Amino acid sequence: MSKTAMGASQKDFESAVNQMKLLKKDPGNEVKLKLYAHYKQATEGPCNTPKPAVFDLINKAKWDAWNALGNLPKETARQNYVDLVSGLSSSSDSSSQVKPEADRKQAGYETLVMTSEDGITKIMLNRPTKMNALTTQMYQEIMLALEAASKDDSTITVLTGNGSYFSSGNDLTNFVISPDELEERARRGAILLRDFVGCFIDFPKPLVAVVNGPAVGISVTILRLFDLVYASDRATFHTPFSHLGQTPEACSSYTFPSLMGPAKAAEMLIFGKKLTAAEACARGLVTEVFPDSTFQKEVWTRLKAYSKLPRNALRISKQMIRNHEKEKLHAINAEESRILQERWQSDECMNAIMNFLSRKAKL
Ligand SMILES: CCCC/C=C/CC(=O)SCCNC(=O)CCNC(=O)[C@H](O)C(C)(C)COP(=O)(O)OP(=O)(O)OC[C@H]1O[C@@H](n2cnc3c(N)ncnc32)[C@H](O)[C@@H]1OP(=O)(O)O
Repeated sequence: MSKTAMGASQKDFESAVNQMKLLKKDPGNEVKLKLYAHYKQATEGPCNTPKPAVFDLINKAKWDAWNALGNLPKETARQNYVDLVSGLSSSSDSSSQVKPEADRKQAGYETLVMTSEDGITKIMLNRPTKMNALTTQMYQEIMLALEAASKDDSTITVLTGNGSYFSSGNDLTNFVISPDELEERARRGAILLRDFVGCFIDFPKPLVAVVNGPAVGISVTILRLFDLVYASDRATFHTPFSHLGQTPEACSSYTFPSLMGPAKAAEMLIFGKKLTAAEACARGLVTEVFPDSTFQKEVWTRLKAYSKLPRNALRISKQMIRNHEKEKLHAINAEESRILQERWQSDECMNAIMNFLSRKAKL
């Protein structure tokens, strides 16, 4: 849809509204909120309704998005809406042709960049403007990427982040849902979490985390399931579960106490103490810390040398180290996921998410 000097016409706008109804792929909560806000602004002007109650999560998120547009002129909102829909339609057109499964696994990642060279498969989290917060789609794509990496001919698999963060953990907008959806979404979330963590427990090759910046939540707890964790000295390690009304995941309720002792684990997992990279290294969670200025160069030089070692020997040694605990880890993972399913439906958790979304709380 082309722009005119006057912006989108009413006809362009109406046609975009109709196009939205035909969209086959769910564009995700973030985009839906933006569309809603611009639609309301284009049709009614600045937000003019009372702020919904704090527990009315979905209407509160919609209201916030509309209210955030302030006095944006109706014409600009109309144009923005048309542009947003046009972007969505073209991306869904190109993905509507069914591609062979193998192709999709190689090239079809929307939230990751996956590359393979010098015997190393690199999976890079790629939502730098959102600090690589993990959406449902991202968990699913990481599982697909791990599955592909486990079968390719690389020796080592690396997970890292694009931009300033390794990852800010679970994307809290995953929780922007209406109260009547809560139970079902919590159930599905628990299955997703169990399957996601299960992929790391079972991953058959050496797995390396290149922690390029701060890590929060599940992007910290999952690290104990990696074989090497290299961190920039800019990285921090933060597990603010209690602040969020939540509980530990990724087997950390077992792996952290066994790694650093129950007292140090409690400081992180119960009280949410944020560690520096040096502290995380002293507690055994990180293998080695590098100065940020030389981090990428030093780490990749090291990994390229390791990737030339005999592939099968590396894989078998990894499995020998990990196999003792596998069954136990799967049982712990299932139990942690079950407990979180309950937590996600609690008022404590709801309030914490609302506080973040309304920008009252930041870690
Ligand atoms: C189904 C499996 C479930 C597994 C469960 C796992 C549990 C966890 O992982 S708990 C950890 C959850 N994470 C958080 O609580 C972090 C929340 N984020 C923050 O506190 C801050 O954003 C930050 C300290 C990470 C960074 O602060 P900074 O001031 O540098 O940047 P911001 O302006 O806040 O962020 C930029 C941009 O990114 C969005 N964003 C960042 N993190 C998240 C997140 N976890 N969920 C959703 N969105 C996030 C932030 O809203 C900003 O977006 P806008 O530019 O659109 O405002």
